[in-house]
Formats: sequence, structure tokens, C-alpha cells
Amino acid sequence: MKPEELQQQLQHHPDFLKLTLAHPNFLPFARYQLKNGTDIQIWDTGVIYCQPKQFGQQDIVLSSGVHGNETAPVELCSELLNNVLTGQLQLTERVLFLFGNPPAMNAGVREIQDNLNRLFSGHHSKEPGVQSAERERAKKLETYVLKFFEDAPEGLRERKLYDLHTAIRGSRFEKFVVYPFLHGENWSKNQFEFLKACGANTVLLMQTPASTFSYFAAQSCKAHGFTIELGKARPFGENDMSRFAEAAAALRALISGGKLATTEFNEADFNLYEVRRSINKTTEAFKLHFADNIENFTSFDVGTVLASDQDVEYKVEVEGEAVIFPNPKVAIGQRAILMVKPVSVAGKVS
Ligand SMILES: O=C(O)CCC(=O)N[C@@H](CCC(=O)O)C(=O)O
Ligand SMILES: [Zn+2]
Repeated sequence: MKPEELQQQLQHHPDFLKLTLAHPNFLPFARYQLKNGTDIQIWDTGVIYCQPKQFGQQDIVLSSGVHGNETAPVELCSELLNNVLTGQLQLTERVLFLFGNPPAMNAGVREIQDNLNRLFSGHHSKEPGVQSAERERAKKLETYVLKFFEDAPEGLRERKLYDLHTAIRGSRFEKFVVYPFLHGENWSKNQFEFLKACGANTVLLMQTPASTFSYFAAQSCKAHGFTIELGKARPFGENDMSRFAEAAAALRALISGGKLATTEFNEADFNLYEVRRSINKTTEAFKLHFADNIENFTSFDVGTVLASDQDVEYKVEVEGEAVIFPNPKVAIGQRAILMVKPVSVAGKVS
């Protein structure tokens, strides 16, 4: 498709997700201006930059569809974006919308070859000679995000990246956040307040680096970066969007200067967990010792065998330890369960 054709199509029918899914591997660079002066730039399939004529001090990346079967965040972001493209929503900040893995979205699967959310911070290039569409995409997404942040005007600015997901299993706390490891820096009070306004007052505090998009944002871009789990993954068209209304309203307010329903940070309003260890799958014999319908945040008695991997058994080590994202189907070498336990952030938030 030629850039002029792309621009005309989008102007005539402002649905960037539809165009992305029709061209999941490539869209050319194209640029045009909305009647309200907003500069629209298509950087790639699933990657669109929106810059209002006048903008504030935040640079905001809204990412969805890094896992192709997690459709509710894609629908949510698509609606926000289409409202921008039709002029119904006037932005007050620079925003980069990303739809992570369009081929996987078309196929209705988490990934085609590789889990995109394990390939950031250079992990896409760690095995020389090994190639996949997701490795290429991770490399490009890193470039786009860095460009977006670096192209901002000089001065005091706030970088943010919200990577929106939905979980495979049900969760005792429907909405929760993975807060990447900050290497000892304090967790952000303002961000806790914003996350709560999104309806996500359960936060997992990572204690180690990761190959996720949100860790890349936090570590390599010095942004406030988060993985936000908004509910359970369902196919396109099967999401009850009323369950995402709070998050949609908060994101809309964030990018358009609306009033955010925030309240001052009070630890008592949150369920806070520290991620104390990750159980990785090391062989094909890896299996879970609990049922498929066990929800995220379920805890078991100390000593309970949670999983086994050939001759190794993984047991509950401490009181209150709970399971997150248990998944025996991950690739060998990848994390198959995160183990969390309740924690306080007193003295570590500012
Ligand atoms: O439900 C599941 O098993 C996975 C849901 C999901 O995709 N979660 C993210 C979390 C990323 C992070 O740890 O920041 C993932 O596993 O990539
Ligand atoms: Zn996901």
C-alpha cells in the first residue's frame, strides 16, 4: 500500500486497528493532520503517533496486544485512538499507540513463534542466528519507543508506558499490576494513585530485572512502566467492556487533560505483593500439581508441592506465598509461575 492511499483510507474510515489487522506485517510511513491540528504519523503496522498542536509535559505510550489473544485492552485502546482520529477526543499530551503483535491477534493466539514479552531489553538478539517475527517486532518496538521519548522537547518531562494485558486464568483480584524492578529506587506514589484510578489496586513489586516491555520502559527509557492486567483473556467480541470502564475512563482523562478520579496514596487501599521467586520450566516434564481452575493469588499451606520438573519438586516455602501466572505450556527456560507474598512499601514510596 502506498502512503497516500493509507492516509486517505484512514481519513475516510478512521479505524487504525482494522487497517493494522488487514496489513499485519507492514504499513508504510504516512503522515497527516487532523482538523484540530493534531499531527498523525503512522510509523508501522500497529504503531501510530499522535501529537496535538499544544501538549503538556507527559509522553505516554499505550500498548496492547503484545499477546495476540488478550483482546480487551486492544479494543479499549482502539476505541480511544479512533476517538482521537475522528476528532471526538482532543489530546493534551503526546501519545504513541502500539498494537504489539498483529499477526498473533489475527490468529487469536498468545504468540506465533516466540513470546514477545520475553524479548525486550535486547533479548530479541541474544541468540545469534535465531529469527522470528516476534524477535523482529521486539527490536522495532524498542526503537519506536526510544524515538518517541527522545523526540520530545527538552525540559522536565514525565515518561509513561502502560502495557495492557489480560490473564489466562481468573484472578482473586481481577485487576492487578506488575511494577518492574527499580533497582532500589522508591516506588512512585503518583503512579500508585493513577493505577488505583484504573481500578487496579493490587500491585506486584518485582525484585529482579525481566525481559518484559514494562521493564524495558522503566530501565532503558527511565519511564514509569507497568504491565497492567485488566481481567481474563477472551476472544475479540466476547469481552464485557463494562468491566474495563474504569481503566478506559482513567486513560482517556490522562491523555486528554480530563479529571482523574484519584485519591491520595494510602497503603491500606492496596494489596501489595513482593515477587519473591520465579519457577522456571527446565524440561518437557514440567507439570503443575494443582487444577487448571486455580486462580491467580491462590495460596497453599507451606510444604505443598506446586510443581515438578523431572526429579525436582517445587514447594510452598513461606506462609502466604501465592501463585501468579502458572502456565506449564511456556517454552523451556521460561518462567512458569511467579511466587508472591504480601509486603509493605512503608518508607519505599515517594
Ligand atoms: O495469565 C498469564 O499466565 C499471563 C498474562 C501475561 O501475559 N502477563 C505478562 C506479565 C508481564 C510482567 O511480568 O510484567 C506476561 O507474562 O508477559
Ligand atoms: Zn499478556
